[in-house]
Amino acid sequence: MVHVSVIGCGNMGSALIRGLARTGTHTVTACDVDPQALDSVTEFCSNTTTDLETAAEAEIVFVVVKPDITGTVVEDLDLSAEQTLVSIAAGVSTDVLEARTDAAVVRLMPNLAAESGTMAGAISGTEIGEDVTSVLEDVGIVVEIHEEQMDVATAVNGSGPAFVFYLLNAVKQAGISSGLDPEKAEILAAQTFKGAAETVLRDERTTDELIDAVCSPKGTTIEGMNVLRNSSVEETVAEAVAAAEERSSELAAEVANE
Ligand SMILES: NC(=O)C1=CN([C@@H]2O[C@H](COP(=O)(O)OP(=O)(O)OC[C@H]3O[C@@H](n4cnc5c(N)ncnc54)[C@H](OP(=O)(O)O)[C@@H]3O)[C@@H](O)[C@H]2O)C=CC1
Ligand SMILES: O=C(O)[C@@H]1CCC=N1
Repeated sequence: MVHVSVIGCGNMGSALIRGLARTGTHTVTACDVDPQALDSVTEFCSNTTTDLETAAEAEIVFVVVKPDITGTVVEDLDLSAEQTLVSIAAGVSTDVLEARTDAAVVRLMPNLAAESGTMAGAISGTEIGEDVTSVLEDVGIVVEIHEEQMDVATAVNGSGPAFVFYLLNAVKQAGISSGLDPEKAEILAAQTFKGAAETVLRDERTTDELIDAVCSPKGTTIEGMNVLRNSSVEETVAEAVAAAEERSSELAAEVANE
């Protein structure tokens, strides 16, 4: 059992808290300046507080506030070398964090799926303890990357769920336009994305081989694939990822210049 605190219980912090609650194996202190944010997570954690000093008592301290205030919060926490600080802020570098804390610093780019235990998380740091990895694996899958790759990870798996929600909705709306009931269209589209993602994670075939497996000779899928392959969808998706990556590096520059 590890004592974890989560500072900032908004969209991402609350997803993390709810995800950790599913395992029931950790002591989780939730901290936020907003009592309403704390009310929404009370049933999923061991205790709630508005006091940073109380949150600073945990072995692993997750800072899940906006990038522009992350540095100040980290400084105010005054953690010791025996503790681990996990920063989730897009664009806030390890250098900026290490200058403000004695704790071991780990950067994490999580995503909202932590809530259901299916997060894709990217971590970087020089001292990533087994306790940190184990807590993160309780809410999903984590891969270690170099810090220079954090901006692109922010785009791929941090912002990624929004891109997938958008694409999923496009499939759902197309189904509705052709007569499916909205609720049923949502179930069919969402379960299809979920199943396809599970297949990619579990199957050794490449995505091209999997596409071929769906395309029956002279069947339906190849007609749709021809439309996609003759479109600019692939370039547009790449542009969306690049725009998010670019913004992450801009945030890094803004925070470093503060
Ligand atoms: N949303 C996402 O999917 C993801 C977000 N992130 C990162 O997570 C961080 C938080 O994002 P998100 O959850 O979306 O933001 P939110 O605004 O939803 O949540 C931030 C929370 O922190 C609170 N807060 C502000 N100042 C303090 C403080 N000094 N002490 C304690 N709590 C405080 C805010 O209260 P108030 O509103 O009153 O200011 C708010 O409840 C960002 O750095 C972002 O880059 C990373 C990956 C995914
Ligand atoms: O949009 C953002 O800035 C945050 C970081 C990744 C996902 N949400």
